[in-house]
Amino acid sequence: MRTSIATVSVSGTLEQKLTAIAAAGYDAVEIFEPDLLSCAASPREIARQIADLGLTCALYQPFRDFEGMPGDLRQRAFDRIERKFDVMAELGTNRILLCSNCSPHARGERDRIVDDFGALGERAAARGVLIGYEALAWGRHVYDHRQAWDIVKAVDHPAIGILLDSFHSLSRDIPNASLAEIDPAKIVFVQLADAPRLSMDLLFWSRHFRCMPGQGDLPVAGFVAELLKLGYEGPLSLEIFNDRFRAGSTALVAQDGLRSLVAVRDQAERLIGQRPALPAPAAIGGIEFIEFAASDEEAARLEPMLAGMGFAKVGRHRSKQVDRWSQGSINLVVNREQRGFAHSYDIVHGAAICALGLTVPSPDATLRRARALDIQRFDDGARDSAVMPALRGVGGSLVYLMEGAAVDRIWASEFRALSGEGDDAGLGRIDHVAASVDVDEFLSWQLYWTALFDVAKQAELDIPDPAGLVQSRAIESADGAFRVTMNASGGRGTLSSRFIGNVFGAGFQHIAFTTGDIFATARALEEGGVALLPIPANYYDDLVARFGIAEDAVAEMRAHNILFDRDEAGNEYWQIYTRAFEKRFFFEIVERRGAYPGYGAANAPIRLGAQSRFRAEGQ
Ligand SMILES: O=C(O)c1ccc(O)c(O)c1
Ligand SMILES: [Mg+2]
Repeated sequence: MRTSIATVSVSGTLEQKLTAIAAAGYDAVEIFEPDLLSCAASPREIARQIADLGLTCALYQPFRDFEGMPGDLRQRAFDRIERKFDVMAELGTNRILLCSNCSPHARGERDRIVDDFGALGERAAARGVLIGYEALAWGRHVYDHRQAWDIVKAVDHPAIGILLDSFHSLSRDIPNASLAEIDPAKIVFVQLADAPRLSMDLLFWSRHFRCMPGQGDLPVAGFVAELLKLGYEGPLSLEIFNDRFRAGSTALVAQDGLRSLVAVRDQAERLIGQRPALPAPAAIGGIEFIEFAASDEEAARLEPMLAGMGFAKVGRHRSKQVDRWSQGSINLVVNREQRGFAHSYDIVHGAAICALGLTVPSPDATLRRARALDIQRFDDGARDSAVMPALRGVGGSLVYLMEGAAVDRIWASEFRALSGEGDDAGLGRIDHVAASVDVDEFLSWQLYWTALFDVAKQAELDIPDPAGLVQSRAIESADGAFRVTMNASGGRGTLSSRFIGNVFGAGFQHIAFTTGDIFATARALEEGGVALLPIPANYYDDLVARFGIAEDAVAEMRAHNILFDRDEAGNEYWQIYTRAFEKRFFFEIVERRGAYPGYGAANAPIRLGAQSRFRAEGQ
């Protein structure tokens, strides 16, 4: 696959953009005209830079308001495009994007448009140029790739072809199957962009909210699948107009873009049963362990909290200051080593969740997929890296990969059993983990999970925190064995942002465990001396009103600070939260009754409000 990206997709000066695009590993770039016009270097100098960076210039774009112009305006359009052919010769590209006319002067008669393109074809051929006609979704007369294809077919000139852009087609719900009508030899170029489903004006949606394939809601993989079926072999190029990307890290956005291209191509190959080049997205069996980095002092304060929650210290690493705490099928690892990764993590962040251990069918295959997606492997040469390979994950934490079948063997070979006993609090398994990330990296971390693993993103939610809205999205495996929520906020005072500020960076902020009996677990935690998050009385008055729960039942819930939700189908979600450990991370206990699918979003503002009352203490 040849990969390309339009310069408008990333931030920076044109020189910075090209450098980052080359560093990310793309084959080619589309030069977006405003980037060239605002640049001090001549087109020849830009061409030299492109070549020096090992890139090629795949396309110059856009040329506007050409077809169907009356009178003088028609001649002006022809004169204008000749000047662009001159620029293209200097830039070293023979392809130009011509987007459908938006001018109020434009005439829509098909014959007239076909004649204009016939004449343009002669001029373009004389200059060795190929024209790619793109139907802008908001074009005045041509706004659908089926119209553009009808015109290109009628023009029937070797220099006139079609340019497909997934955003324009998918934003108008044009069926992907319609691409099957197009002669692949006539496809001059393909641009890809996704977008979240928003109901707004098409132009505004396109200019501000596009995102990388897989980061939005449009069926971009199906679009690519149709092109592969056709036998299209030209480049796939990203053209992403996005306010955040334009202001964000040039390198990060460029890297994410290439990752999204690799992933969407793989997904498309799988859709049409073509032999995929990459190992399949890994099916996560579960979170086998969660590792905490802590100094001796921090661990001495954390351990009573774990014990109070019913965990027992059941293992000690054979050669390291690392303990294993268990309850139900949950494993928590507390790493107090004075060297190595966890120690570095503790120095930077303080006591923190520094790694997740995931079971996958084949760690080797997952590593190969990660390499293709440019997800970094972590290998410090230590024994851990050989026993369990690790990848860099959210906020520089690690994701260890373990083969499901090898888990017992690994525990037994690495840890000596201790006869630790705990006052079991009824916790069963890890329900989910929640990360707080920088708002500029919100989409990036979603792409990380969805590109590498067999997981799907759920609808994005806006959760009101007293200090601002928090964007939240869950990513889940189909069977619920793996669930992670990503949270980010532009408000500097929200819990999510305070976490990032207080612990010097993104990371996992809370862990939710399951219980089969929320009341018994709440009592066990209280007896264990674990401070629960106090929930206000107003919340419980509302529960009576909303769900018609009896007053005495609600009084019992209130006594234990239990939160409650029930969905339309009658499935229930019962929750309690611990106070945070040293204003860093906290725990949630959940009881799902029936197949409750979410995370108690209705309760999140209550919880955030309760947590914000401890804000003065810096939580
Ligand atoms: O928003 C625009 O004007 C615009 C320009 C060029 C494109 O290729 C496109 O898809 C949109
Ligand atoms: Mg386009």
